[in-house]
Amino acid sequence: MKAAVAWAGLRYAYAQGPLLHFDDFMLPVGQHLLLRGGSGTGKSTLLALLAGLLTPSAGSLHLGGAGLHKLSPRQLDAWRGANLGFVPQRLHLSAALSVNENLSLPYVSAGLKPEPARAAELLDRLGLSGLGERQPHLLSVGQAQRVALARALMRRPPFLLVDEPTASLDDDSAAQVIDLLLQAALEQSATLVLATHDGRIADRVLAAGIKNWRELRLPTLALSAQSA
Ligand SMILES: Nc1ncnc2c1ncn2[C@@H]1O[C@H](COP(=O)(O)OP(=O)(O)OP(=O)(O)O)[C@@H](O)[C@H]1O
Repeated sequence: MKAAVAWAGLRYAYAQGPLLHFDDFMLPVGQHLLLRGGSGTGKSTLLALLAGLLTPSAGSLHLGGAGLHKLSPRQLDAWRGANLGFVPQRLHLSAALSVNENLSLPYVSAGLKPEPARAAELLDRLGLSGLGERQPHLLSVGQAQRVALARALMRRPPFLLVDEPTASLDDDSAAQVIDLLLQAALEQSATLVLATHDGRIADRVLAAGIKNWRELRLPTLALSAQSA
């Protein structure tokens, strides 16, 4: 079976923190992953490894055909730009740029021509029409979260990694965000990896009748894993 995402022997040691072990895992092409687990179990760390933002201390990590553990920083940058939409838990919108300028960044940083029509479409679908000229500091937390999601979707990446996408959202906005993620994944044939402890996400995913989801629950850290 072809893997969309797979890791083996994967470990990450924080310099001043725990050594995290991740049990071997394989997500077949065509499936999505709901990454669950209590606070501190390593969901954000695993997403950062999958995004190539952290380098594994040991083990292998594949997304599609790419072995991320083998890529140089420059190769990783190029791979990320072409393949990944990543929405981290702490958002990184550029404060000096408007919403529209933030949405054109994935193109500009890759030397491509921006697609304002795509930006307008995504803002509309996320209930943010009319906010394109705003600076991020004039947005609510929930609005900024949706802008970060729109930015991740701009270039229709084949992999979408999203960390707690609904943490600051009310029920209606959370439903809107989850539905957009599901639609985008379907339209783009993208693999979705969602890390969350928000039960609303699992409920919505199930309510949407999506069968091709795998759930991975990270175990609470064992005491032996606490030393680096
Ligand atoms: N920069 C860091 N330095 C040292 N330890 C860290 C660092 N970041 C995270 N940790 C530790 O690594 C473990 C996993 O953290 P991580 O943020 O991946 O968990 P999480 O499951 O995403 O938690 P949450 O749901 O609260 O966001 C925790 O024990 C945390 O304290």
